[in-house]
Amino acid sequence: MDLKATHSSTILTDRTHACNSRLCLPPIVSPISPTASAYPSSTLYPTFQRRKASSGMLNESHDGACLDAMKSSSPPHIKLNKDFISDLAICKNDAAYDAWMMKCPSALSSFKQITNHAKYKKIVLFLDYDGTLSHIVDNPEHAFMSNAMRTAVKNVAKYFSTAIVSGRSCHKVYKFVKLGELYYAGSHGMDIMGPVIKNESISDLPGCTISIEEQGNEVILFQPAKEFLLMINEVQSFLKEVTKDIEGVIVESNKFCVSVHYRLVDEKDWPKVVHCVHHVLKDYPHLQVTHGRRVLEVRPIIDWNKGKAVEFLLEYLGLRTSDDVLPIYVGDDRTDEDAFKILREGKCGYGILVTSVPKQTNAVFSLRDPTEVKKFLKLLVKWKKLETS
Ligand SMILES: O=P(O)(O)OC[C@H]1O[C@H](O[C@H]2O[C@H](CO)[C@@H](O)[C@H](O)[C@H]2O)[C@H](O)[C@@H](O)[C@@H]1O
Repeated sequence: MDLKATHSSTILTDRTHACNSRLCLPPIVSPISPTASAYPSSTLYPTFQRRKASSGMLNESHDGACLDAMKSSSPPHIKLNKDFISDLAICKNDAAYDAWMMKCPSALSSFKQITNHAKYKKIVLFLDYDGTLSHIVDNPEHAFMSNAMRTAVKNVAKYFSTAIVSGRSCHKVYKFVKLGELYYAGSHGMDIMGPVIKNESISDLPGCTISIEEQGNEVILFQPAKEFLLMINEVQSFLKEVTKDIEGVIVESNKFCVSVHYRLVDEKDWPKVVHCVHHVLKDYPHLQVTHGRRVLEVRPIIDWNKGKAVEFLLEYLGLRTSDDVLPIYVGDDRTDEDAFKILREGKCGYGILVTSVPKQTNAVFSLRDPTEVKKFLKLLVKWKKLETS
């Protein structure tokens, strides 16, 4: 990876506020390895997550609950066939979206409000990848980002500290984004890497190390689920094996998580997918399943998620306790809700949900699709240029 502390380093080194609060790391469910106890528990994050059913209890009712979640998160596709869709259906959808937008207005039409609030503040941008910077496609390997989007992200990172926060592994998402000046929080925040802030001591951040990446540049590395790596690799092999006869299943490795995609699986076979995943996981009480967009994500049960990754990066940048910082998080997925929630509850920033259908969310604003995300990023640059000219 070519993670250089280039453009953004001027901003990143501009630390006006010291970190007052110490960063708290995720307590592990139980000591499964000698290194687990290296992570201190904290009063800020006192609880760890537990799998809903206890170990060995992943039975049929569990399969059913999981299936219901899959169905409810996968509204039937509206085929773009003029003969098929009635104008009435379109109007109905638009009306529902318009009504929802009253609660979660467009970040484009509310741009003035956002920038009024951002005046004299440092914006820190957190961008999800799939469905936010790239359109959702059938094959996860083909979720390329357009050059225009890459330019928009590159430009915005010249003015604001910018991080990509993704369910994909850090390495994989970097291969799509290809911008060395950004921070990357892969594996749902469990695989953090980015430019080293010069003069910055990382000794206040337990578990954070400096490493040399492929191109020979120094990077910070924070991997709170490191001790799960072997387990995750093992589970991935089992998942591949047990699902190999289900047409359409893609098992994708994301370093500290495994994604089991069912986008291309016939709906009648979804119960088989669920059953296979639960069958494998019954022997792994330290792993859990979460739901994404037509994907089941297998990940360690630790108190760490995209929201925690946002807090970690703000702390690393020396901005966590600042009053003059405005974090903005743009994402489309259920896993992004953890970050939206942190910002909403802390009243310290804005979550922007990317969606073209009404959804329950902790985000404050919305954008319809990656095209609107690009517009928003361009507007931010334009505004910042005017503000500083
Ligand atoms: O946090 P994200 O960056 O949004 O990553 C979440 C998952 O995204 C990818 O899957 C999703 O996008 C695919 C490509 O468009 C699509 O085929 C799939 O159905 C979606 O779920 C990625 O492949 C997963 O590994 C990520 O966890």
